[in-house]
Amino acid sequence: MSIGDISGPSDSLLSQENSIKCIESEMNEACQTDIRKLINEVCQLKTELINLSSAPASLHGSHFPSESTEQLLTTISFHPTRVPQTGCEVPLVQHRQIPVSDTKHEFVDQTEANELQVFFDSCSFKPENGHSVMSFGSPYQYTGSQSSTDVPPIPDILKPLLERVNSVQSDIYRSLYPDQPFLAPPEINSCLVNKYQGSDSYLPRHADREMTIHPESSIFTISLGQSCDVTFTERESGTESSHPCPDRSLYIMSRRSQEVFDHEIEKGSMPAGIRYSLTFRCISWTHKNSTCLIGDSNTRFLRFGSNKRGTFGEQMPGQKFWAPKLRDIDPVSCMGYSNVVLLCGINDIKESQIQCESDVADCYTLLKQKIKQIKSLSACTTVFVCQLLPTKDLTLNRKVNDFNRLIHFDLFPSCKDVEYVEGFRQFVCNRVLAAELSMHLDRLGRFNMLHLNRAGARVLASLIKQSIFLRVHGGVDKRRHTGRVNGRLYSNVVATSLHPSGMVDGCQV
Ligand SMILES: O=C(O)CCC(=O)C(=O)O
Ligand SMILES: [Fe+2]
Repeated sequence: MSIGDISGPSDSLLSQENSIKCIESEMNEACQTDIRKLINEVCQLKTELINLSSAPASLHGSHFPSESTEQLLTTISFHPTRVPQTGCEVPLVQHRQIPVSDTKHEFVDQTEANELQVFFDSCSFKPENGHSVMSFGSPYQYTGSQSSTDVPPIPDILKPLLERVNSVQSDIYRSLYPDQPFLAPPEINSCLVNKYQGSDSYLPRHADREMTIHPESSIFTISLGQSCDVTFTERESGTESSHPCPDRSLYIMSRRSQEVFDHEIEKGSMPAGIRYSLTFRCISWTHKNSTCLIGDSNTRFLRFGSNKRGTFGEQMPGQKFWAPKLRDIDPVSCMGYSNVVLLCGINDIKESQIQCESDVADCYTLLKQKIKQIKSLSACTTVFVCQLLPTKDLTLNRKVNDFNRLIHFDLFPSCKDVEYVEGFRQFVCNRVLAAELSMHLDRLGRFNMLHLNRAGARVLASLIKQSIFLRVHGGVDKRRHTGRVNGRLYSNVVATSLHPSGMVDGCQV
C-alpha cells in the first residue's frame, strides 16, 4: 500500500480503510496506533491541499488558482455527459390572460361620434374578408391585409381620440411597472378602421399577434354606429365568450392575450346597419427585434433604450426581468416578444446542497422546463440561452461546466427554436476575464468571484445583440465593424437603418 500517494481522488478513503484492516491483522497494537496517526496526518494534508487549490485566487496573489478556468471550460465538446430525462412532465403554467382587459362605455361623446361617422362615410374603404378597411398612421400589415403600405398620416379629426387612447395606454403601462417610472410607455401610432355594412358582414376568426405590435402594448377598439357582439375563443380549450360592443364604447385587449385568444364577428351575427370599428395599435418594424431579457446579476448593467451609449439601442427594443434563480423566470413575461434571452442558473448551482453532477442536472432540468413553458405560451418566440459565465471559483466552475455541457449536449439537440448566444470564449479566457471583464472586489470590498464589470457587460450585451440580429438575418452578419465592442457603443454593434425596404425578411436592422 502506498500511503504517500496523495494525488489520487479524494474518495479513496474507503480503500484506505480496507488497507488499514489488513495491516491491523498483521501488526501489533503499538505499531497499529502509529500507522493510524500517520494515515490521519496524510488525510489531513490531502484535504488541506484540495481546499488550497480551490480557494479564491486572492490567496495565491493572483486572480485565479493554478488550474485554469480555460482548462475546465474549453473542453465542452469532448465530454458528453449523462443527460436527464425530462420526458413530457413539464408542469403547465397559467397564462393569466383575459380576452378583454377593460371596457369603457361612452368613451366618445355623441358630437365627436357624429363628426367621425360623417368623415368615415366620405372615405373609400378597401374590401377584405366580410368587411372593408382603411388605415392611418404607421402601416399595420397582417395576413390577408388589403391596406397598402402607403398609408396616410393620422388625420386631425382622429388626433384628440388618439391622445385619449395614448393616455389610457400610458396608465396601463404604468400600472404594469409601478416602480419603473423612467420606462417609456408604448406609443399608439396606428389606426385601422373596419367598416361593417349590413347583416352579411363579418370578421374572420384571428388574433392580432403580428410581431410588429409592441409586445407590452394594448389594442384599443372603439365602436361607432350599429352595435354587435365580438366572440372570443380560447384556442387551447375552445372556450367561447361574447363581448357586446355598443355605439361609442371602447374595449381593450392586451397584445399578450393574443397569444391565447382569437376573436371574430361571426357570420350571421351582424345586424343591418353600418358599424365602424377604430382599432388603435403601437406598431413598429423594430418590434420584430423585441427582446425579453431574463437574467441574474450579470445582466445588471444591460439596458434597453434608445440612447446610443450604454443601451441596446432603438433597433432592439425590449424589457429586462430580474431572475436571480431559475424558479424566478416567469414565462408569462415573455409573451408577445420576438426573442427571449435567458442568463440564469449560477445562483442555483452555487447552493451548498448542489454537490454532484446529478444535482446540477436537476437545476438544468428546471431551465429546460422553463423554456418549454415559455414556448407553450408564445409559440413564435425564439429563445436564446446564454451558457453560464465562468467564475473565479474552480469548485463552482466544475458545476458551471456540467451545466453548460447539458445545454450543449441536451438542450440544443432536443429543443428546436432554442438558440445559443455565442462567443463566450472571451469570458472563458482567465487572463481576459480577470484583468478586463470582471469585478475584482464587491461593494463591501470582498473578493468578487462571479460578477462582470461594465466592460464585461458590454461584451455580453454585444454578443446577445449579435446573436439576435444574426438570426433575424438568417445568419448573415450585417454588422458595421466599429471595433468598439470593448468601448462604449454596444447599441451600435449592428448596422442600422429604419427603412424596411432592402432588408432581409422585411426587418429593418
Ligand atoms: O371590429 C372589431 O371589433 C374588431 C376588429 C379587429 O379585430 C381587427 O381589426 O383586428
Ligand atoms: Fe383583431
